[in-house]
Amino acid sequence: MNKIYEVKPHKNFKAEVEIPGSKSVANRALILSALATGKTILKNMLFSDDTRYMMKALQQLGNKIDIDEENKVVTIEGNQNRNFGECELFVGNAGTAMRFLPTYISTGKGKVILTGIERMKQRPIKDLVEALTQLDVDVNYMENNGYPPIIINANRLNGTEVTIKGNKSSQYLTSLLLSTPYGENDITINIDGNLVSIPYVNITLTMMKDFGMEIKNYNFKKFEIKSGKKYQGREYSVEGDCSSASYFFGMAAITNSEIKVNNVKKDAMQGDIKLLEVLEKMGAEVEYGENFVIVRGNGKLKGVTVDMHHMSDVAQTLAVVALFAEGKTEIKNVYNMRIKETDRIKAVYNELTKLGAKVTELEDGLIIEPVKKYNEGILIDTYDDHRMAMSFSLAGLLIPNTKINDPKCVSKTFPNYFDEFEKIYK
Ligand SMILES: O=C(O)C1=C[C@@H](OP(=O)(O)O)[C@@H](O)[C@H](O)C1
Ligand SMILES: C=C(OP(=O)(O)O)C(=O)O
Repeated sequence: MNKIYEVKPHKNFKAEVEIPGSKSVANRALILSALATGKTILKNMLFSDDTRYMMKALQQLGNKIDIDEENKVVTIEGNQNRNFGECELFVGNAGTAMRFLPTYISTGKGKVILTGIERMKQRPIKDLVEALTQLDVDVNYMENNGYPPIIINANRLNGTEVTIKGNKSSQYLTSLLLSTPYGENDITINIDGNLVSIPYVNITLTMMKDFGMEIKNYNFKKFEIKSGKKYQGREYSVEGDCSSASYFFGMAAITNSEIKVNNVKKDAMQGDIKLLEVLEKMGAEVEYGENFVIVRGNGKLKGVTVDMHHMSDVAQTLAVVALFAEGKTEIKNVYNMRIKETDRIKAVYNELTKLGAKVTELEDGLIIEPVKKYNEGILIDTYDDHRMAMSFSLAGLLIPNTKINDPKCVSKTFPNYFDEFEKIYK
């Protein structure tokens, strides 16, 4: 793929696209199957940077993984003894791998380093490290306090009670939930303060149940986990990625088009499916099928005010859609967008401003006021953030000569995004 992708303007079309498996579901499924008794066959698997890092890490940790990329199937043998020896795991910028693996590693024995790209080293991990320390895990920072890389001297998970903060990222809690059933003792997890991204914790709990594990949830304030029960290997189909689907939902809404988006469904586990409700409120039409969604735009969208605390991954999609609505859109309560692949609030502010929109950058959100005419021929910077590339591709459909810098950064979660995107011209 070229270093720059030039988007050709297009509207009033009818198209059909396929969404790959969900990164969040795939990387949870990998941890669950690595712990499970017996063999797990994962279908509709996603092959992208984030899942490849997770698979590679689990292979280095001793799991046997057979990869059949053509058929999107991965077969994994659970690893019951988890003697890891000494190794270093590199997970790029995959938050899910960096955060889910430490508790998994803590249930075994060995000396394991977890590291990633420079940006990963700026993404906090302190709340998880402090939680593991309370569970008697020997875990230390190797460079800067509070940030990866970390080193874990694992000698089984011996603690019994932990209090964790969940206001920066839900991935720390998910990490504990997925692997604490393999502690030596029963474990109680207390939540200190507010939890962000709760729908992701729900995905975790649902998937734990799918693999045979029920735990006690006291209204997301406290969880009780019994030791001794095992996940069961099984056949499992990875749900389609609703965050990846959001670009096509938004695209139909702004271009007065009809797009059938296959491999996503209304009752998906992923909270990001709820972006469809926001688009409906703005004026788009949504039709739900068995494993597809059809979105129709009708040329008249209205701006909205929306709290995206629990669906911040689709805030960038909405920010670009907002350019083409009537009236302003306010995206609220998404402070944690600043600690993702890039500072996403700043990145969106910069690029929308280059296009000529009136944008206000808030500490925890954005206000976007559309204008009658946008600047043409703008090169959009993507900050090594897949969601910048995918969401700003929508702008190019209505603003001539918009170009996307470094389009291949979509490989984090949706490597064939631009192939699917080009189906709209056929
Ligand atoms: O658990 C998960 O799979 C994820 C949780 C969210 O992160 P935070 O909990 O850090 O908001 C989300 O942004 C990320 O893309 C995936
Ligand atoms: C925030 C994201 O990823 P990560 O899993 O690295 O946190 C994302 O995919 O938008």
